[in-house]
Amino acid sequence: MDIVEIAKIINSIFSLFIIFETQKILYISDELKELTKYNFKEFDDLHSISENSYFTISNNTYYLRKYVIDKYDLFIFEPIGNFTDTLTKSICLEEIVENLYDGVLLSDRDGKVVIYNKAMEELERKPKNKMIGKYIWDAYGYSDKTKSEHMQVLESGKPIINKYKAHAIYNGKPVYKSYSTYPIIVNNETIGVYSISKDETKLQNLLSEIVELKRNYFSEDNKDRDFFNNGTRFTFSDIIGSSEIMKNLIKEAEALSWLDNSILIVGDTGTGKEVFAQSIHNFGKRRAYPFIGINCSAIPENLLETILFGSVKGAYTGAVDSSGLFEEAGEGTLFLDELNTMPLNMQAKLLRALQEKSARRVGGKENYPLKCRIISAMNEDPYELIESGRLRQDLFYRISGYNLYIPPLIKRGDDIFEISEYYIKKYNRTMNKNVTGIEDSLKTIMKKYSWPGNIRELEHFIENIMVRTIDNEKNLKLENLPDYLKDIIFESQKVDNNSINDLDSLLNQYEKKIIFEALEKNRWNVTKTSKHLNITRQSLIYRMRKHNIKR
Ligand SMILES: Nc1ncnc2c1ncn2[C@@H]1O[C@H](COP(=O)(O)OP(=O)(O)OP(=O)(O)O)[C@@H](O)[C@H]1O
Repeated sequence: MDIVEIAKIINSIFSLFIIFETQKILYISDELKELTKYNFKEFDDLHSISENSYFTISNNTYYLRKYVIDKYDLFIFEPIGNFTDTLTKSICLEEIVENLYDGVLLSDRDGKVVIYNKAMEELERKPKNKMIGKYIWDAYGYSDKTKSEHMQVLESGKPIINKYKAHAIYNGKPVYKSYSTYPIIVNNETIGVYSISKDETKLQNLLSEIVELKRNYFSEDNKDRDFFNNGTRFTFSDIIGSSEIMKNLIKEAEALSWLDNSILIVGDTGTGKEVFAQSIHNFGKRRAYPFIGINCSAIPENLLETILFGSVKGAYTGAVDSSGLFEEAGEGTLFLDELNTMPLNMQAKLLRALQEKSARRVGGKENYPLKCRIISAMNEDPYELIESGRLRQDLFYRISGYNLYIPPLIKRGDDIFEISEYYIKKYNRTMNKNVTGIEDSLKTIMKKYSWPGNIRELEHFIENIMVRTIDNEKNLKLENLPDYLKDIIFESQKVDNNSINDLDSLLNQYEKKIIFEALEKNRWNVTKTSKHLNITRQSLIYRMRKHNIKR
């Protein structure tokens, strides 16, 4: 077969190709001739190309494959779409990177941030303009640039794969991410470093919930275990705080421990609602039975019913015979955390079970009796929830035999430093440090900050400064606060002065004053005062607790 015959065969598969014989054009496909408008000078550079690469003909770039067959050089041109010039392509790539679900951060060989995409902004709660162009160690508040993983990868040329950390706080709760950091190596030189981060917060919350549930699952024969083996970690003696408000609250909770009524604990996120629920369980007569806690907000809506009530094999695709948490709790306590997030139809099912004191597994035919005590918790005002239609009033009455209101950290005076001391000791042990106190300027800031995430946020705060505190430093210092925490704290203190927050606190003061005056007028008779104010008795008691109003 001569080369023309071969060319014809090639032509049945590829339309753009050229064959050289020792640098002389031997054959050009008709389409390639058309494309170059018979200007074969365009191919002069082809001889110098030794392997596959890109090649531009009449302003369009093609992917060029080179094959050497005996004395012939065959070049096949593959069109690669119409975004062929590098500029258009890089614009497209930037657009793609910007819209990825994963966070992308690219720094150049000097350690300056070049790309910080939208997903990254959302994940780290930092605006792009505070990152781009900054040195990465400054952007993340490292005093020493070698602490930045990007710099470590730049230095070593080796990727750091699958790291995991909690790195910010949003609404008082930590945000978790997993990330990997890779070098970009061109001609044996690292010219940049990029990392890809995934938001793992939802998954982490779900996992913690599963771990917690697993921990709480018990076999039948452990009724006489000691109470620390009942799914709890806390007793009243673990609750730190000598403020009057906390001492009274603990006394009140201790008294409730011995009763059988359901309890509703209300308080902001991280105030210690679960700590109280466990302590109540351990102080009362049910302590030999399990304490089962479930966070209603972490469980997907369609799983909640099966998790609470159990399921029977065949009830739905994939259903297995499984007991629900009501059964697992037995004669112990079922703690329903963040009940305010429970969907209304599920609230109706829960109410029915509580009214009938019995429940049925999903797909089951028989009811089983409910013997456990219910302690629920909410981080929103139940009366507002009822008003806005997010909490069924009848369910509220069922679960709130007693109400406990846990005050936010800012209302507990110097408890904040007592609790800080506890966490300093804890992290001294785990980080092998020797911190004994907190410097005054930091204390002032801590006292002024509103702590929306309460104790949980305080722990995260102490941990973050401790990480940055050098080994022989005795005091926690303001300068060791990571930038993102500085931002959050200083921003919030700015906001504290703005009118919206002022309005909130004014309304609160006003409410307190009206209630106090009404109580005085009605000689502190709660029933009469509630009628006078046209609210329910329970609503009045709740508000008296919230504002710490006492005779
Ligand atoms: N008074 C306290 N003394 C010591 N540690 C506390 C105290 N209150 C809370 N904690 C700690 O704070 C963390 C958060 O507490 P907990 O989970 O009980 O809060 P919560 O109000 O139930 O939060 P959420 O509404 O987010 O579920 C716990 O890890 C606990 O160790």
